[in-house]
Amino acid sequence: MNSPRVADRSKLIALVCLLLCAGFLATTLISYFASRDSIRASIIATELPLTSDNVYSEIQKDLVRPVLISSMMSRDTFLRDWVISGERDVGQMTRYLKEVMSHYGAFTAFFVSDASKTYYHADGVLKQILADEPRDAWYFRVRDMKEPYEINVDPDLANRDTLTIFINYRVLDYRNRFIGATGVGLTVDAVVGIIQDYQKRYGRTIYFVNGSGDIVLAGRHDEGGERRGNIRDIPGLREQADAVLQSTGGSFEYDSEQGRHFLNVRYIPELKWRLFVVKDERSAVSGLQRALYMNLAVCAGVTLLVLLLVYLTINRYHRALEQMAATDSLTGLANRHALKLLLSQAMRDAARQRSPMTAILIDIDHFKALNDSQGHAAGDRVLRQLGETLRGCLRASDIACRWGGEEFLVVLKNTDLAAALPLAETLRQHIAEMPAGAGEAVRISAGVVAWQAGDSVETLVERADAQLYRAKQEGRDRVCSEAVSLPPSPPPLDTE
Ligand SMILES: Nc1nc2c(ncn2[C@@H]2O[C@H](COP(=O)(O)OP(=O)(O)OP(=O)(O)O)[C@@H](O)[C@H]2O)c(=O)[nH]1
Repeated sequence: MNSPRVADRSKLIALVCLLLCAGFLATTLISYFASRDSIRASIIATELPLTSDNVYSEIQKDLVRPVLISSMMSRDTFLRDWVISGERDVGQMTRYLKEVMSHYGAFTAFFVSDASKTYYHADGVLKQILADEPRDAWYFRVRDMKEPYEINVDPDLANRDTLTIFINYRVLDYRNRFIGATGVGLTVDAVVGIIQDYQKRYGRTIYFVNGSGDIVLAGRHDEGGERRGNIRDIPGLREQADAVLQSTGGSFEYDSEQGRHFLNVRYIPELKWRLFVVKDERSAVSGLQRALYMNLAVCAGVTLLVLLLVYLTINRYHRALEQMAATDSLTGLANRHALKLLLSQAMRDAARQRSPMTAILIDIDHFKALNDSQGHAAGDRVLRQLGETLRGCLRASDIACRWGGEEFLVVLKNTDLAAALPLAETLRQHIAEMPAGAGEAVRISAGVVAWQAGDSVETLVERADAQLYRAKQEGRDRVCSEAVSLPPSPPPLDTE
């Protein structure tokens, strides 16, 4: 089981970790979502409308101009006069159509007469229009329609069936009777190229949708194919299709498996189509997401570093505190509390190993007098010197502690009484040699006892104290043990 201190330390580290992670996560996510919202707002309010404006102005040039040319052709007096006067000179009509083509850069120019059902184009007569020919259905549709023109995407027979956008204008005589259809054509390839160019330039998906929601013109997908079909088939958009097709312009959002899409719609009255400009949120925020992952990685790194520093700092202070709690600050020896723990352990080891152990309780003689005559600071100095002397005379395995006041307890492991007594005597002599100041030698009395099985810390110290008391009684400056009492060995070491 973990000690309470280890549990406290783990709790503290977990708390720091939690606070750091929560703080970092909160700030990183708040800034990510704020940036994402501002990107979204900028896509909806600025980017897509701007793209739509740009595309629209180019469309004016590329698609609307042909509508105007066709409109002009339908009102052309030469063309109407030529039809009304019986379509006599085919060369005049072909010259006219050729002139329109070359002057305005159209892909094709045509006129179909209602009277003769002849299809004229720039190179001459192409064919006769037949009511039961499916490819001619467009003509009869135009003849019967109410609007002045339509835009139709069809293969062009005059140009090896190249897919072409035709602007089919109704031609009326001066009394508003239908006399034929005229207009120009653009290759779809050219228009798709234009869209492709827009897509590449603006990084968006662009396509045109007619009133029924059919995608009439589009660039290529990222996957390579052309976008086709109806907007009701686009996942996420189908639910809003009616609203989109009724609007003359506006912003829409829809979600699909690929994420969120922002759509700007603009109605182009000349074409009767709607321009769709779509931007995927995923592509817009991919840079932001990379930054988010980088931020999270940096935060994780900083968190780990801070936790490591906290762990090392706690450990250092913990060790220092433990040291302070176990050490006597004046002498640097173990204190009474630490001695009890160390001695208990030593007793268990001695009992298990059946090895001898002895304890020496040391007390400075007439220390009060020394304090009184030389001052408390001198007394402290003597206590410190005594501590150093003990450390110098003992083995690393022995235990020395300041038992209290001017009393010291020494525990000698693997040492019986016979070996301990001479050592105690040596200690007494070394202590007497310490420079105590004012020429006075420091004298000590000591009680030495052997540890006996069944001794507790208290009984062992009590027995040592009894011997110490005996040494004091017998005249101090001596070592007494339960078995023998050693008088100070002559000659005394003080230089008096
Ligand atoms: N300078 C100093 N004196 C201390 C310290 N701890 C205890 N003392 C003093 O040590 C003295 C011990 O005096 P006593 O118990 O009368 O013993 P003693 O004068 O040595 O007499 P005997 O032990 O009978 O030889 C007291 O005056 C305490 O104030 C300490 O940390 N520093």
